[in-house]
Amino acid sequence: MPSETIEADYVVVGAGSAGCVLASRLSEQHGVSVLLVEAGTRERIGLTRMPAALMRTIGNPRYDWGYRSEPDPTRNGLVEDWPRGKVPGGSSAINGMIFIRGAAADYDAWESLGCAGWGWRDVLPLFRRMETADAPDNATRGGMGPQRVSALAWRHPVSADFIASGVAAGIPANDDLNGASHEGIAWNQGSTRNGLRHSAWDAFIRPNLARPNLRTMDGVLVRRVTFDGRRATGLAATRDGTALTIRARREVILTAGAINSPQLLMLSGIGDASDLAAHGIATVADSPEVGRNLMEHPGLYVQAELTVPTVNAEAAPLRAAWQFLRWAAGLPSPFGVPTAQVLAFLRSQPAAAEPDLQFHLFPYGSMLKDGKRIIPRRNLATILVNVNHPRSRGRLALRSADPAAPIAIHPRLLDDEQDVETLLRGLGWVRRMATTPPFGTTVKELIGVPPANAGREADIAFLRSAARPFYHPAGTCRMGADARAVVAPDLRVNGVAALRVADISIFPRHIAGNTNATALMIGEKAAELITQAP
Ligand SMILES: Cc1cc2nc3c(=O)[nH]c(=O)nc-3n(C[C@H](O)[C@H](O)[C@H](O)COP(=O)(O)OP(=O)(O)OC[C@H]3O[C@@H](n4cnc5c(N)ncnc54)[C@H](O)[C@@H]3O)c2cc1C
Repeated sequence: MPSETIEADYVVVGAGSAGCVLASRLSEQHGVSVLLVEAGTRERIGLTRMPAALMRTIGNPRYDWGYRSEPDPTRNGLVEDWPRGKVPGGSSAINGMIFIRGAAADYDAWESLGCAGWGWRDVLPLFRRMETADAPDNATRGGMGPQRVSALAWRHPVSADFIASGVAAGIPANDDLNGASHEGIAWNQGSTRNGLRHSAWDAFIRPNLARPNLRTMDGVLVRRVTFDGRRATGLAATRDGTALTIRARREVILTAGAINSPQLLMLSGIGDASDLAAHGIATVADSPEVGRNLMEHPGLYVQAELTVPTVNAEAAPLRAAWQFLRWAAGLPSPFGVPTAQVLAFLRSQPAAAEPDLQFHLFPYGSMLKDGKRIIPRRNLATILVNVNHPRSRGRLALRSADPAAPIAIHPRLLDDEQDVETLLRGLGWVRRMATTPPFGTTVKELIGVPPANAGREADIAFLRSAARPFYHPAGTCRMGADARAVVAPDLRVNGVAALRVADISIFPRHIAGNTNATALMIGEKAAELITQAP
């Protein structure tokens, strides 16, 4: 195999949400060189820019790693897809574009778990620095950052009804869930710009491609980190049949995401020593929690059939063509907005210490037909409800020492009875929303949901067959100050030198919200930690 050697001061692995921010911020410094390597390829980016095109990119092997979970014994042995972006921009290039930071209390909880420097007062400036929001630049929102955060340019009446029903059912109205308070119900905001997806690549890398000290390489599969003793020296990788030796003069930073960063650590000899030995991998550092603590948001996607038109009506060929032309002309259109129109963070019962449930409303419903996702000609809306702070933990396990072989994902999504109880209350809230006017008066049927009087056992049986992950795997390289943590609060990998992990695998506890904004924040924080290191 031909080979090539490349060298840079900082080598960042994975051009996803966190990696794009990190590489961009590091290369703002003069006198340092930054190499950002990515497995996905650049010519794929085009389609990702149309928001509605996620119907064609999620699950498509040209854009998605296409992981499939192991059977989950906590959900009747269910097996499902776990999409992850494999394209410049990473998962931010195929995600639903919902932009939400999580609650202040989430980061204060990280701090109280030993992660000094990650409390809300520490991370709020980073959230402000990253964004230019359609909101006044003030103590909570930013007006100067690369990431555009847009208000919805196109709103459906069903979504307005859902907000009104939430307020009538007792959820506080909130003008800005990324503002002073994160509790309540509100219009969603999106990582979009003028009707186009604004991925982390679009926001942080594309405008800086001409920087002489920033090199980006796509189509590169990183196989492992290389070491001199316990000091990371670079990477072994392949690109188009060429073996690449990549040398990092200062540091290697893994930003390959919650599935791939722990896999890369294991392939590099950092993990549970006996698991590594079983695959013939020499241990560099025995770190048993690598791949453990897999956290996901367990939730329900409930489709409601309505008596009024939903976005599904816009999918009829002539309407769709009309809406496409509107989008192409830069006008408000369903083609140019995020998946969810409404978000809510609520307490499932008044005694809850913090909002423990999240609602999304999609003013449309889709289904799989012959393996393809379609928008059927029915008036469907989708109500999503999920547990914010799951107690259940899954794990990742190496199947093979081959970097191209996917790691085994064991979700155990409903392992903890408290998560089942919280989700049961979530189901109760779905039924409440579906009977509270004005949204409730339009609901003909909640498809597949047991009737309200079905009883607890029937509801639990429903949850165990219907609960799904919400595309937010995290925690597999847990950050903490304790000896078992995979990374320390400065993101350095314990047991080795010159290696950090900086993506959502570091979560010590899940957050109340979708995870893209937090991944971007982690990229900002990593840059701060690296550039300010003594
Ligand atoms: C279908 C879907 C919908 C979602 N919807 C939303 C939403 O609406 N709002 C929201 O806030 N969050 C959403 N999320 C979650 C959010 O997008 C992710 O949590 C976030 O993007 C993760 O960022 P990251 O930096 O940790 O990893 P990623 O963005 O996944 O980046 C990892 C990158 O590393 C690359 N990589 C991995 N392994 C290698 C290797 N060996 N060699 C080279 N490169 C490698 C990958 O190709 C990828 O580009 C969604 C996620 C998905 C998958």
